[in-house]
Amino acid sequence: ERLIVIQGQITSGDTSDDFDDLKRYFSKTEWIHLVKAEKVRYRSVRRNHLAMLAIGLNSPVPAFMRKGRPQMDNTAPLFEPSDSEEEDEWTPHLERYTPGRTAVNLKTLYLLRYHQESSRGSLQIPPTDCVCVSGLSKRQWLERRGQTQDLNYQRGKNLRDRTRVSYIEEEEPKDDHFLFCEDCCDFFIGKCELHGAPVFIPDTPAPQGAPDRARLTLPPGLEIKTSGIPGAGLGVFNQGDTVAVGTHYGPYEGENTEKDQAMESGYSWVIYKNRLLDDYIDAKRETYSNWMRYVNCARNEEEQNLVAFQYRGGILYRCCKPIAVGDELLVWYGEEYARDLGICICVCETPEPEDILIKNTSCWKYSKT
Ligand SMILES: C[S@@+](CC[C@H](N)C(=O)[O-])C[C@H]1O[C@@H](n2cnc3c(N)ncnc32)[C@H](O)[C@@H]1O
Repeated sequence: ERLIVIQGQITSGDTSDDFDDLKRYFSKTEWIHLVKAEKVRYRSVRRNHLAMLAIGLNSPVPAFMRKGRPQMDNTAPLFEPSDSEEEDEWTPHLERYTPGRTAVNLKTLYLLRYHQESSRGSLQIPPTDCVCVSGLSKRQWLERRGQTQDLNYQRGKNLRDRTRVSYIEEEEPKDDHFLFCEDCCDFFIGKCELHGAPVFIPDTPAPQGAPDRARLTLPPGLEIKTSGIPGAGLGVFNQGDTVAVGTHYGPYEGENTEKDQAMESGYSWVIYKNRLLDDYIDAKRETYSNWMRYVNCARNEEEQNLVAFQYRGGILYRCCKPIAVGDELLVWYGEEYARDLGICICVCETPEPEDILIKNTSCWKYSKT
């Protein structure tokens, strides 16, 4: 049993902002010498470290995060040699699925898992930003938690602060029990230490099987109308107050279906259950789904204002950019899935003749024809 905390976004590319929380660990010179792959890796290591601390595990501070560490000479890695699985998780091919904020989309999941299974011999992680992969058995995890609690006690913490002794085995946090604070760029369970409890916007209740049920479930302030994306059909728009970053919608509702059917549907998500099992949810039928089926796919990172992620066995959309009145809600499906659905996932400027060759290879532009 491995403890895997997942949450991340499959994006087509990084923006420098993705690395803002890393800059403080490096001098200017060090920073400009880091290549993107290194930044991605440092970010993953930092997140793993923070997530492990957050759940009470004893995680040594990674070398590059230590105050007063020696300056990097551009050859020495800032990681200590380690055979921990945590560091093994990163592989260059993951860079394409740049970790950021989310993702549990159907086809990318399969592609990535296939990739990993075939290259490593077993299923390891979903194609998401893997924040904490402790690699501990449940027994080890509980033992280490116990040690941490004892330490607190020795340091003279108030006895009232001590975790109550329970003879029922503690429930191990599951992969999808974590939420993400967009302000702290960190994961939390329950509520963020700094920003408090997350906001969840419930659906308007509507009976299963009602004609047009999906529309009826629309929360107040949202509206379904023709999408601003040419040819995308209907979409969901905000007609109320600005939706704040960190607002959660969902879960996504639909019918449980088989893999093959889900793969064919433009309304499906996969729900990761365990190494052997996935659930497939298809919102094709309006009578058995909710309004989230109408949310379209962003064409690029700039456009995306919602992040899809798995939480407690369901798919939620979290607002990652303020959604002003009149704005369309747009989630990122993941590159592969978007491509399979024939979605144009970049807005290309008219290329200069000499750029055509390069743009043709680097720009993901697909059409159904
Ligand atoms: C989950 S549905 C979204 C709601 C859909 N627009 C409708 O009217 O029912 C996904 C489908 O919407 C369309 N779609 C979503 N995002 C799109 C985009 N960026 N460009 C073109 N079509 C898109 C595709 O046909 C896709 O299969």
